[in-house]
Amino acid sequence: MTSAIEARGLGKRYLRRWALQDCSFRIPAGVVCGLVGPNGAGKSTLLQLAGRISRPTAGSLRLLGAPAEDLSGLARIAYLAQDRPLFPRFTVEETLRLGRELNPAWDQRIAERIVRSGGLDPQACVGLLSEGQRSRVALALAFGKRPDLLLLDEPMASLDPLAAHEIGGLLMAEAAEQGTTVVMSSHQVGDVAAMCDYLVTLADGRVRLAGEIDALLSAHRIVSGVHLADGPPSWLDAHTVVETRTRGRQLTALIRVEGAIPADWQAAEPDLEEILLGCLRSPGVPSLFTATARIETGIGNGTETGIGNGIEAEEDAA
Ligand SMILES: Nc1ncnc2c1ncn2[C@@H]1O[C@H](COP(=O)(O)OP(=O)(O)OP(=O)(O)O)[C@@H](O)[C@H]1O
Repeated sequence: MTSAIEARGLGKRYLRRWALQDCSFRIPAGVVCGLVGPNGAGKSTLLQLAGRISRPTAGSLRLLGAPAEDLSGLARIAYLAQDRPLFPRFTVEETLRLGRELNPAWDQRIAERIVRSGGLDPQACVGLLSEGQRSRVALALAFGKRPDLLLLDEPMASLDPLAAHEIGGLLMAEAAEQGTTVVMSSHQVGDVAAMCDYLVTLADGRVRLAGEIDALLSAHRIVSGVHLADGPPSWLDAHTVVETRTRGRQLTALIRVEGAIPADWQAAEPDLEEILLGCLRSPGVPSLFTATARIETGIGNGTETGIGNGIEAEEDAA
């Protein structure tokens, strides 16, 4: 399996604070990966490291099979920063011309299509555009580069719903037709569920969930049933319990299935939002990696568990 991103013990410290710590994971080539987590979790920091805007304080990072320090592959990676840095005095047309002159694989057709479908005047000055319009120009630059790895920091944040839908469609089409790997941070779980097939969740600078969204979903169940005794039922001990809720005699739990579920309990597959919220509300629950996301390093993310392809649970790898 080819990796688009491979992090081993990756860390980034700003002054005394670690924005990312002990991150070890893999994102396979060709996926559309959502990067999610609370404010300050380290999403932009990770994208900046992958975009070669900053350097790691610890660990190593490989991009498209080469060490991140190797700048020869720069043309294969496009990074869209959260603040959309563009030359404000350039017109839209001049901005695209700059993209064309700087990038050997430049695709004028796709860049123009993105700009045109937003109704932008090619002669408009970038500095006078609205935030959403500037986002569109920045996206046109990123797509026009025709990268193998597209790193997008909250690409939909300032786009109207119609524009977000159009750009989302373009993202998925690029990934499908060109094999482009897309890594996009987002706070919109609906966008991630609709567009992404892979997920990396960060919290407090560490990876909490990583892998194919389908596999992460099917590893979990929401179980509910009547429970009369104090405390959770003993059968739950066979599973990793993410969180529980009791209402009267009804107990509901989000679990990672590791054993049998009694027939008199209802079990349903949760949606992505339920897993994310449960995982983020329960920082003590081990991180979860699917087989394709997991990297053996000897440096861990604290306690971890794995799913798929013979990956076994691992305790305290740190
Ligand atoms: N240049 C910097 N100097 C100092 N601290 C920084 C810098 N950039 C980020 N940080 C800190 O690193 C941590 C992670 O920030 P980061 O921007 O990566 O989070 P994020 O997940 O992208 O958040 P958000 O969802 O709010 O955009 C935060 O505590 C932040 O204050």
